[in-house]
Amino acid sequence: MEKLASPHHRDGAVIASHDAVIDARGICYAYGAHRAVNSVDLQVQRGEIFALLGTNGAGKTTTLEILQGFRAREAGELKVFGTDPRQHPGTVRARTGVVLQEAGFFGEISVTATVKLWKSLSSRTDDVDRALRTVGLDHRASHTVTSLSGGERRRLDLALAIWGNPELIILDEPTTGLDPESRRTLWSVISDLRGAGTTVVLTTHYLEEAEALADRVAIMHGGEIAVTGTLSEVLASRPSRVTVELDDGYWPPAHHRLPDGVEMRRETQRGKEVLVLESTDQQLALTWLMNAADASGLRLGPLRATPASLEEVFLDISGQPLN
Ligand SMILES: Nc1ncnc2c1ncn2[C@@H]1O[C@H](COP(=O)(O)OP(=O)(O)OP(=O)(O)O)[C@@H](O)[C@H]1O
Repeated sequence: MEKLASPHHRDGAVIASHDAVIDARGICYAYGAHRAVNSVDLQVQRGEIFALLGTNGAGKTTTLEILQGFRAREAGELKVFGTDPRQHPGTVRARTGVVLQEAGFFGEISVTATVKLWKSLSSRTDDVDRALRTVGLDHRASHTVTSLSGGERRRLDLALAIWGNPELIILDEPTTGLDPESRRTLWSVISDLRGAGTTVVLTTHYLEEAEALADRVAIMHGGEIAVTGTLSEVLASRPSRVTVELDDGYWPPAHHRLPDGVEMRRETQRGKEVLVLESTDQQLALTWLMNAADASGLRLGPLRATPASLEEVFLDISGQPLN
């Protein structure tokens, strides 16, 4: 069997493989003078969950609209299932299910009637009961849409998006505004989709959503993709931290010169003085620390090595917290 090329470089840059469902290069879009999407590259591989993270106005929705062919890009190359969605919109839409930020339902008809209405409009075929079961809404089938909770309405959105088992599902903020329990229910539906081989692209304001679901993430800021890769690749793009408790507050003496690329500071954490080393090269920081302690005849106290959190990466890029 042919072995597929890995979609990733070690530095997180993506090599497009022949299994890319979405391959966007240098996508640009402006609303008048406002450049909302600036030279965006995005490759999404078949069967993965890809999360696009960003603060309000980062350009996520505009990017999704371009990917679906709803909005004409001003520059760049785009292939979805190997075709340009602007030139062959029908081909792409037949294979794609979409959940928009705000779905417009008729409130006074039942859940089943809503899905049946969708059935009559869709080019794909499916079974109403299956669609409702998949999203865990079968027990609400006879209820009106207005009687559903926010989480149940999002599940109804999802039931329409998964209608006919599309290969690609695009979800614009599928869980915004939901309580933690409803969010978790939707996460489990979304991860089941991946289990069935569906490719999922979603936008989110919730870091924990990206952490819980995504195989790969991209952080968007000011219309650009600031960083992309697997979660560990993205976290490795920022310094990790080694923290060690110190009995001797004067250690290390000045002659233990720090290597380039390692930063050191002292902090008081829970009443204890600690030394904090930060570096993208954790091994370099640890080796220096061990050697310096050995040379001083010092036994180090409790030590902790932690990668940057997604929140820190995000803050570093955007200068503001995500939510
Ligand atoms: N129809 C429009 N006309 C003018 N400007 C727009 C329009 N739609 C979006 N914008 C602007 O373009 C930028 C990107 O918007 P977009 O909706 O793509 O961001 P987003 O990351 O999806 O934000 P959010 O998380 O709030 O949905 C924002 O500055 C927004 O104000």
